[in-house]
Amino acid sequence: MQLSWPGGPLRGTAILPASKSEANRALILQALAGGGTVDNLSDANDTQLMQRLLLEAPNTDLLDAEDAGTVMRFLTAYLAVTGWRGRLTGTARAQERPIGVLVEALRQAGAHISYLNAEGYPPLEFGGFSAAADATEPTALSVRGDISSQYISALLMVGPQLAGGLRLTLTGTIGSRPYITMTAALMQLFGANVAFEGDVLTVQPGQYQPTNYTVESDWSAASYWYALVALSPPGASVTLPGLRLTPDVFRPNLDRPQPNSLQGDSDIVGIMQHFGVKTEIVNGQARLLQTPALRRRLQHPEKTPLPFDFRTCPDLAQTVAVVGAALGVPLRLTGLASLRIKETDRILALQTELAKFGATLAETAPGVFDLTSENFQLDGQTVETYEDHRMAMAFAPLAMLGPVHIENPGVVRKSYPQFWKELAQRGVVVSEAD
Ligand SMILES: O=C(O)C1=C[C@@H](OP(=O)(O)O)[C@@H](O)[C@H](O)C1
Ligand SMILES: C=C(OP(=O)(O)O)C(=O)O
Repeated sequence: MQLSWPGGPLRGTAILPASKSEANRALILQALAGGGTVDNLSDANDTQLMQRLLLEAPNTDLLDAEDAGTVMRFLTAYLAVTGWRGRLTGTARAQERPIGVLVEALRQAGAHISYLNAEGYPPLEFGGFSAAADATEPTALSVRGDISSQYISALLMVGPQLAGGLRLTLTGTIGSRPYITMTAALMQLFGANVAFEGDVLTVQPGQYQPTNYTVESDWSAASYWYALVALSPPGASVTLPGLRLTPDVFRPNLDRPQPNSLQGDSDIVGIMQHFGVKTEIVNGQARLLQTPALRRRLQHPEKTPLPFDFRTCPDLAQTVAVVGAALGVPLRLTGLASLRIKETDRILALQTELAKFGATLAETAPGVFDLTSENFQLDGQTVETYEDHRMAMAFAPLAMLGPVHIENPGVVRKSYPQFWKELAQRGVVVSEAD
């Protein structure tokens, strides 16, 4: 797919998908509660898939979580405690994404799960659940917090179903923490009692209550619009409905709106200030503005790299790396470890694709990635997307600077199926032809 920009500032309103992270939690909680409603579900494949598999589970012994990490991990815990018997599989890449930490913890809680292929990876075989129904003490589990927070969220959500509840101790450096607090917050909304103190999570046993929940727009998807505004010719302004922001924009010690969101990726508000994008609240909606003063500063970037740690918001890393490269701002990126086991090895994918534009992403010390791009060049290169929706969407904003080809653009269906249509409606020239 070829993308290009006819000129002038990017303007208008863009429709975001609803958050797949919120939706996929709310759908599991709804299933465990046995009622309630989840409104504003997106048409994203990850969300549609979760909804469909939850409905199918009682009537089948084979489920396919495709390439959806949340579906694979959350369903594993759900299917285990509901005593399901059958096989859960996924795409070839899903079979390379580890699940051993979660399976081991569920086995200790009483689940019968075995590996059909490689130890520690899907596909999985479920053979029922046999925990003592009269336990009074919480099931005490210790799990690593440094591989994927999805294991922890999965365990937490089934915690109230365990006879004595759950006491979960997290070890190692905890990654993606906001996703864990999102899980705890949604569980509370559905009537559970969860405490998160230090590295220990405690869940009381009990029954979830049928609840009505409306899913917020997706902040990870919003990040691509921030990138588009950052790279647009001067004067860009884009409104993004459905994001939660508190109205007290101009608190004395804050020069930016405080997102009041369950999503850690709302951190994009602060990050993008560094790239000349300011967020305002207008009629309760987020409005992104390219600010001339900040923009001017970017034309003479400091030689010392701007540091960003993505440990709490890994899904923003690709967006930020591409914007930094395109604007010639040197960056020091840390907290990227989990990127290696996502839809693709995102570090390798970024290194390979950024190199095509003359930018370098090099590991200069263990876990420290320096991005330099003194001679960023855009002349119609083709970006490979590695079956990763975020590779496609993170590189698309380069179209504001010149024509760019995106290979396999259909990958966006995972989280933002309308992305290309939304770009076209805002004036990006989107052509299917090569
Ligand atoms: O719980 C969630 O909804 C998610 C957690 C994160 O994964 P990790 O915890 O594996 O970093 C994130 O990257 C993913 O897109 C969604
Ligand atoms: C990592 C992602 O998804 P998941 O782990 O749910 O497949 C993502 O959407 O960037």
